[in-house]
Amino acid sequence: MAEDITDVAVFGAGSWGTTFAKVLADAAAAHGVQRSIRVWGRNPETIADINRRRNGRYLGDIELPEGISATTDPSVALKGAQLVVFAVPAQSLRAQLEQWRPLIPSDAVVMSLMKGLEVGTDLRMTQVIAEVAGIAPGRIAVLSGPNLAMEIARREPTASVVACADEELARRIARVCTAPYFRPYTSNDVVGAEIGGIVKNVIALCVGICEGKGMGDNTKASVMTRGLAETTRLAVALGADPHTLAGLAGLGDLVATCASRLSRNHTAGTLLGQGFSVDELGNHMTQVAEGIKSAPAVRELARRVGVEMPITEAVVGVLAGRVDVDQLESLLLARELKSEGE
Ligand SMILES: NC(=O)C1=CN([C@@H]2O[C@H](COP(=O)(O)OP(=O)(O)OC[C@H]3O[C@@H](n4cnc5c(N)ncnc54)[C@H](O)[C@@H]3O)[C@@H](O)[C@H]2O)C=CC1
Ligand SMILES: O=C(CO)COP(=O)(O)O
Repeated sequence: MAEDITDVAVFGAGSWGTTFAKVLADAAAAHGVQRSIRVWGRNPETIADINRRRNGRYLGDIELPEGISATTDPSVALKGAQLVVFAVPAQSLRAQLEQWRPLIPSDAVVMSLMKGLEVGTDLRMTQVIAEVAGIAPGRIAVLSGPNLAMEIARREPTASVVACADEELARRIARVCTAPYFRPYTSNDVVGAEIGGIVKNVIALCVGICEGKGMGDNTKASVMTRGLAETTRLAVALGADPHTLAGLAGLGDLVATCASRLSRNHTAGTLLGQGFSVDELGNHMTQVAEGIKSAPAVRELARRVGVEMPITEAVVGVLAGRVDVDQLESLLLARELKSEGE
């Protein structure tokens, strides 16, 4: 089927927004179609750099393909856009979107690349988009999976999931971002795809803490597996299909994030495990680690729907300074014995 989306706006000129713009441009070149991809960012230096086909701050010396332009003006990015992609830090989306809302073409479809839960409302990013921009859920998709930006920017093979309540729209978007190294599957399970991406950041913080404390692979595998169990419990309680959590947007992303030194959440956890405080993290890393802000919101959401999430509870305790990283082990192991399936 011929591609019908030829005009795309990408909001967020950080590592993932820029890399996804590159995926879209590489996909267009591979399919032999013309596509205009306009990246919006707030930092004029980064925007000028992208217009010189680099994003040195986030992607080092990787060259960007033709077909991508960048602007600090949201009206320029949005004019004529058929697909609008959001890749800004989760906690900044609402305020930004309130400004962008009147400029979004009424027939555009939108997609979130973000993996965070809004503090204060416990809303997923697609819910924030629906609420603030007044867009129907059938026009809002989410992309999630084991998608470390730097590896994708280097064109290393990756799979992902485009989820939308209207799976035909998910298929349309998946065609647009299918590049020789990027294979998106489709799903109609938006809740499962988003919860998988949000909670794996919290679990990666815990795995990082274990690593920072010098613990080995048994410990990390145990945290990952039980982390997936609590992620699945929450997702199912919110209406997700458990199979989604066993797939790319659940297990796949959890493995990538918990194993990779490229992950900011894993890195933040490792620093905490080494004894640095939350306030000190900013001295060591500048990029967003969504799990730090989202963890308390995940805990609130879980409590509200009556789901037990002991790893998330423990991570929230560490982040709030109530639990010392040295107490984490006994906290998690001293829980009442129960069946693995519970
Ligand atoms: N980097 C990755 O490998 C992946 C990231 N994601 C998700 O994508 C989202 C964006 O992450 P990254 O691009 O990695 O972050 P980043 O830290 O690389 O870049 C964030 C961008 O947002 C801008 N920004 C910061 N505060 C802002 C604000 N208040 N308003 C508007 N823009 C602001 C920054 O200037 C920067 O351009 C996050 O939700 C993250 O979880 C998802 C998959 C992969
Ligand atoms: O979501 C990601 C990989 O899929 C990126 O993880 P970090 O945000 O921890 O770097």
